[in-house]
Amino acid sequence: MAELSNALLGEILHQVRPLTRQGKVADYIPALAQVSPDYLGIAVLTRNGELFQAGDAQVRFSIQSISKVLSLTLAQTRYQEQEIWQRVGKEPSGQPFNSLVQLEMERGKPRNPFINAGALVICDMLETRLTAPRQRMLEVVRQLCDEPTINYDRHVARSEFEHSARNAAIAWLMKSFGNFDNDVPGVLQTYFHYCSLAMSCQELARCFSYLANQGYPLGSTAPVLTVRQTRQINALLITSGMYDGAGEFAWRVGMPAKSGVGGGIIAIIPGEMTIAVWSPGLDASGNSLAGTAALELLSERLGCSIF
Ligand SMILES: NC(=O)CC[C@H](N)C(=O)O
Repeated sequence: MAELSNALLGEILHQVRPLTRQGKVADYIPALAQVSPDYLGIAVLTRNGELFQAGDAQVRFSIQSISKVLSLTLAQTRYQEQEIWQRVGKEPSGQPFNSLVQLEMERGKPRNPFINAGALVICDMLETRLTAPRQRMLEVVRQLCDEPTINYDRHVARSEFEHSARNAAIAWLMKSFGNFDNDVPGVLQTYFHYCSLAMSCQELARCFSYLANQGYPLGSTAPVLTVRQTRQINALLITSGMYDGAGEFAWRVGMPAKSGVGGGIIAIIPGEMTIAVWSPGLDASGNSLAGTAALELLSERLGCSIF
């Protein structure tokens, strides 16, 4: 087995670099379409606080759906378990992240909190219980990363709102089934702001350390989640974090993980480390193509698949 080091991460990036041009950069909004497919970065934070990195690990990018883990975390701190899971399911969808098909057949209850429909319900719940959900999220993320400069990319958020037909359709469909309480455009704005959070691999690896440490952010004595809630999130990440690519990802990489169409992936090895990778080119499921390959190599070299 290899030892974790900056050199090992550099070697892995070197191996996957030819794949960066095989993926397709998200182009549903101009702000993302303009990002160069040549970015490639990785950061690993161990439970002892050691940070390893290679490539563009310090360049900020749009975290997109990785934010769905943060909104669920925030909801878990404000709602009882059954209040959440009566409105959103725990099953993989096997469908693209922005699909409407199942939602109609399943009477407006999204399959899980990591597809768009599920995240929109979670944002609706946050809108109900938080006075300033956008400000609150910023505070949480800044604190988790110990980095006060993290912010929303207003350009991305605005662009998302201008191209919001599909997410609006999802939200209105849920409203028609009685599974959406607040004003649709307002909740969409919150959801798009969360998607627009700009963070680097290094910041993401730190941000999600609580998922590798039983709810405790690295170096903190105050847990953000209970052990039980942390286990639940990691279980959902394995089954649903990579959308309709979740099975293939578990097979190849074997870690709870969440992707975003900005090309980022955050992966957790409970009790050991968090890993963040970034390469903007996506595969057919909307997951980073070279990023997945890098995680697969790392998993093999360290022998750290959880299976
Ligand atoms: N998979 C993703 O990252 C999707 C997020 C994107 N902003 C959307 O709402 O469709």
